[in-house]
Amino acid sequence: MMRKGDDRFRAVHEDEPLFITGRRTGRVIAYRVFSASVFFCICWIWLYRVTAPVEVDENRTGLVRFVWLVMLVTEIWFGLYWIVMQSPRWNPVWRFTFTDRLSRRYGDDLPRLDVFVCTADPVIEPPLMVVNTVLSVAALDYPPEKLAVYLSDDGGSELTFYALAEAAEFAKVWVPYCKRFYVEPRSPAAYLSCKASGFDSAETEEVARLYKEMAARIETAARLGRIPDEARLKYGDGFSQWDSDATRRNHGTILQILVDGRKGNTVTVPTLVYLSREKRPEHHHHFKAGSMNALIRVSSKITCGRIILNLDCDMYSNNSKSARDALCILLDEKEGKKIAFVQFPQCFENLTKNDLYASMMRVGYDVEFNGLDGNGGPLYIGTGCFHRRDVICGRTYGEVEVEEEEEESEYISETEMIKALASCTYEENSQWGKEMGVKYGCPAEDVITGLEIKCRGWKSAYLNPKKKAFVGVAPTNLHQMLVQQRRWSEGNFQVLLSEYSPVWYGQGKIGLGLILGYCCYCLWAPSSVPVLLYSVLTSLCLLKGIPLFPKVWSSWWFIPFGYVTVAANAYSLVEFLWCGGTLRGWWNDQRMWLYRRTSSFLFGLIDTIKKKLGVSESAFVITAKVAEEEAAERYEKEVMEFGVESPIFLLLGTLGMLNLFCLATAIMRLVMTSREDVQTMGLQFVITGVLVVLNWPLYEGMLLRRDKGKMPMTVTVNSFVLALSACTCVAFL
Ligand SMILES: O=c1ccn([C@@H]2O[C@H](COP(=O)(O)OP(=O)(O)O[C@H]3O[C@H](CO)[C@@H](O)[C@H](O)[C@H]3O)[C@@H](O)[C@H]2O)c(=O)[nH]1
Ligand SMILES: [Mn+2]
Repeated sequence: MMRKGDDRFRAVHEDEPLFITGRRTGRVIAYRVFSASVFFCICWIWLYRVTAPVEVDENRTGLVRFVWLVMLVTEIWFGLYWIVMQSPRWNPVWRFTFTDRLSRRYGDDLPRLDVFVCTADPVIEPPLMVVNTVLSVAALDYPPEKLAVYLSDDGGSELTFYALAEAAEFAKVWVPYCKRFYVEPRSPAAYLSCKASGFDSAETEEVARLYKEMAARIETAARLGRIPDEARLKYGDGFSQWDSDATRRNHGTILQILVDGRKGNTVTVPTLVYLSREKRPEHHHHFKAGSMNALIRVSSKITCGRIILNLDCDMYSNNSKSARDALCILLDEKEGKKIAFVQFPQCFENLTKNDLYASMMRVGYDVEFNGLDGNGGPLYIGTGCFHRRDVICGRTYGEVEVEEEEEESEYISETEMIKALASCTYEENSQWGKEMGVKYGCPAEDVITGLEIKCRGWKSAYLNPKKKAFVGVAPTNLHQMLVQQRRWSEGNFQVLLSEYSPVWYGQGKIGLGLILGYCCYCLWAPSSVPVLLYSVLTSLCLLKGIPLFPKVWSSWWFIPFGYVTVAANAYSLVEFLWCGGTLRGWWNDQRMWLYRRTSSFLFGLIDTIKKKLGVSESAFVITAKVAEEEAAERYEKEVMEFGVESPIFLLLGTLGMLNLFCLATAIMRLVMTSREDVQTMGLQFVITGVLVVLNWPLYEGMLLRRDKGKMPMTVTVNSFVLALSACTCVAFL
């Protein structure tokens, strides 16, 4: 085994980098030319809005002038936002790692790695799924004595603890089995489900049997809501930490080291720790950020890994080499020194072929994140991210790293002492949540934390290997998806308004490219307003017969509108297909683009304003990771799921109906009266028409479907009434 201290060996490979950074110059230049042409036309459109009203003024009332002004403002917004969106396309980079060099240089002498898995609710995050995640990382291709897996349970659930205890037993078989047979992926559920047709060896059969038994025990316990008595006896010192009156919002710290892999290198299973930090109703727990900080402190007294990997409970490791990939970057002697964290994309295993809800964010992860990387590094997105412990705890770039202490006695502290670190009062009058650890007070705690790290001089790196590093569960129904997006848009907008705002605080600390890169996401919430105005105004003016755009074909002014519409959409389609998407997938993506902007982002904006005014507190609505059977079937068939009564749906439904009424009226007028309309109203027909076609699944859900996933009757009726009254008002205005 090669040791770091083996100088003879190091000399040979010293200057071989552990990773390289690639660029695609040709493509980038072509893109820049293209984007300059679009920009030219955008300016042309602005010019039209400013100058054209003068020549066509005669029969315009004050109201039309006002509409025209709104169109000008929204088009200026779209243009500026488009410019912001260019930053992640201007300078993309790709990272390639050399894990073989890493192994040659360091052998098994790798830094300690602590993996933090967060869970919060045993019902919507089933314990069996959580332990599969834990097992998949426990079996990472990493020396077990250097690896530790911590499960933070914000649900404070005995079931989750029981599942983890069972998993700790099973790990003794699973981890050696994975390493011996080079199993991939190392989540037992995922691995065994692709082996379902037949097992290739007696060992596999045995492991499969043990897994099935364990899974059955955990699922039975979850179903009955009861822990078997023998387990209570066996893991007595764990269960005894639950007081009889403990609830998920009111309980003491529960800490149990289920496997202690710290002692020497004879271990086969890494350290496994269960932590449920103290929660009391009178103390704010700061959601995931709070649990991350508790984990940072608790782990510092147990294994104190120099590197921390953060995972959501559904994101299992799909590639056992990912930790080594990340280390190629973090341990690289030259370029790696500047890098604070390595982010992998958030990938999903439960997507349908055409990705109905656009959960994959294909273009985001295959284009934009590479672009951000070229400008200083991707955002920290809360999962699949390798951090340096001291950096997340506040080290500024340039300060010397305190050497890892290998002293055994340092780690072995009293459990009771460690538990105090996870108490509610520990953080009082401290810098935790501010200068130290993950930041509090923002629903996008991850984004703001990553940003602040960068403002301390660090860069980050993005790794997106072919073989997905971590895969999780995407929301399988529209409402959950829109609620998740609402939290994200709210969180990202709050980042912009926070004291760490990329625009104000980031000024001079991070480059302009990265500031703009952050703005792409931070401006989600406010971008809802112009999209909403634009779509509603074009439709309503179509209804009233007020032209808002130049005549099709017969005017010079039409050129920029035509070009921007065609070029922007064609490019977005091509980009989507490049990233491996399908045509329908792109179409679904466009629909979700619209829905997110006209509902989630608007609510995100309202939530932010309310919070700023002090009217409400932000919440963290946890995304469910399981669906009931019928709904799951519909999801498989890519049938859009409505089903719940919600203001989000009321808004979408009203807008959808409004577009439909406007288009129908305009077509009727066209058929009955002059043909001239086609030219003057051409673009409005196109825009409203596209909105109607995009909305097709919505109309189906409101009017045609009978299954449980259709739009609830009350929402349909209310949307209908609202849209009809709006149209009538406007028609008689
Ligand atoms: O009070 C809480 C709430 C949530 N979680 C955990 O946080 C993770 C993310 O929650 P989820 O409901 O799955 O949210 P997503 O929208 O999928 O999460 C993304 O967005 C969040 C910020 O909005 C980040 O925290 C996540 O890491 C990121 O994956 C899950 O493992 C939860 O168990 C907690 O530990 N405590
Ligand atoms: Mn999630």
